[in-house]
Amino acid sequence: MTTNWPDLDAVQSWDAADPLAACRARFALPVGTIYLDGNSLGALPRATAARVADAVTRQWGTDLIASWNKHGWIEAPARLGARIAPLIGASPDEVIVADSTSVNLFKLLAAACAARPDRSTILAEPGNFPTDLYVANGVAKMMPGRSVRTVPAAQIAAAIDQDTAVVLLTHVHYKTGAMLDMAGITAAAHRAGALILWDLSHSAGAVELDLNGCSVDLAIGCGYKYLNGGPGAPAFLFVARALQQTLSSPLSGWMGHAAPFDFGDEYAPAPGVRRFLCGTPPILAMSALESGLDTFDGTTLAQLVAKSRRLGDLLIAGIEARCVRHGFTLVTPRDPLARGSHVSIAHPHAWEICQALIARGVVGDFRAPDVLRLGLTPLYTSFEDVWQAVDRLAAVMDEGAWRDPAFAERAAVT
Ligand SMILES: Cc1ncc(COP(=O)(O)O)c(C=O)c1O
Ligand SMILES: Nc1c(O)cccc1C(=O)C[C@H](N)C(=O)O
Repeated sequence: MTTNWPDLDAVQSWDAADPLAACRARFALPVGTIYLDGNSLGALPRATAARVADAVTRQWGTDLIASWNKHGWIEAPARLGARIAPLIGASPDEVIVADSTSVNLFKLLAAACAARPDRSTILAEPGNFPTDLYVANGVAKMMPGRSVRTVPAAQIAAAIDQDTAVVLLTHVHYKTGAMLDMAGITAAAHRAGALILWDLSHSAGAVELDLNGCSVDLAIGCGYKYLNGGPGAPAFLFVARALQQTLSSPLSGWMGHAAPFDFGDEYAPAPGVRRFLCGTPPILAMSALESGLDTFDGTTLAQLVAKSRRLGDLLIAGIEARCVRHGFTLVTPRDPLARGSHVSIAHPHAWEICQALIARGVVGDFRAPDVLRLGLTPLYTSFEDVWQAVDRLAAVMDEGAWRDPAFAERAAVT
């Protein structure tokens, strides 16, 4: 073993001293599974089943329609948004929970393009998570004279010019785990008079974020990854206070109206971020997301960030000490300030290796064509989880276990 790879005793002592260690008990993690996929679907919080059951049985079942007021259903989008705000460096009145990430992207991107009528380009990164590029192209198609231009992330700041309406970027890349310089790129966009929209799907709840400190205009993100809201959880969106009165939602539904219960024929947008609501909030899904947000109670963003970085350091050290000789290359930047909370490694047989690892109780995921991703959720991933995952990955490789033909079969959802 190299000196970079600690003994199991040492990492167990790190867990014992971890200020977030107690948070793990807030999750119903399956016994015998090391779950390293919270960057795709966060684990189930123990309290969620009862929370959703209460929303169904007592609130919906007994209090029926009175629940909109009595149980604060109507306030859920703003209430949950306010709870996400401290995790992303925003004010409570700048964040709202609604719709899906893709739909929120559509709303904010179309609004931002409309606010820069004399500029034609949406500037984006090639290889971004597909929905971002698909939605950007959809918005461009709807708005005459607009187009999407893709430029590699490293060149994006230099590519922003007087024709750039909006810069659309994902803060932590879904495949590589690379984290972009939010402050620097945002400043470059603003110097050229462009707006910026950040996708925080792989950031919120696990990495350092200071939207207002970076003067970010717009952001969106998922509720089902590090926020633990459950499959298909409602997503969030952020609109900087200074822009809230000037942007309009292209999906001008009644929930974004200034006075929805006046039932007037004329649309008048709500004064703040609420104008980006569209229809009736999905209360059962919101109750699960609220339970997911409860798992952050008593923690600080600084604690989450510090642990995420240490988990990543340990995982990278383990891969380099024990697995690299089997042909893996590290895809994710080694610098903790340049990566998010998952670590990706490439191997020509990444699919089979991922399946062999799952068979040994370590759940990561595969991203085509050759990437094995291992997600680190500071609330429930332990240092021992990472140590054991590396140990099992090394065993899968040392024994050639991934060569079993059973592991070659591809699933529909990866
Ligand atoms: C960067 C990014 N944006 C958006 C999404 C998803 O959008 P939606 O929740 O609308 O499917 C994901 C993952 O699914 C993602 O990784
Ligand atoms: N949203 C997902 C789904 O419905 C099925 C499978 C995976 C997902 C994901 O979230 C993928 C994820 N954003 C990724 O980074 O790959």
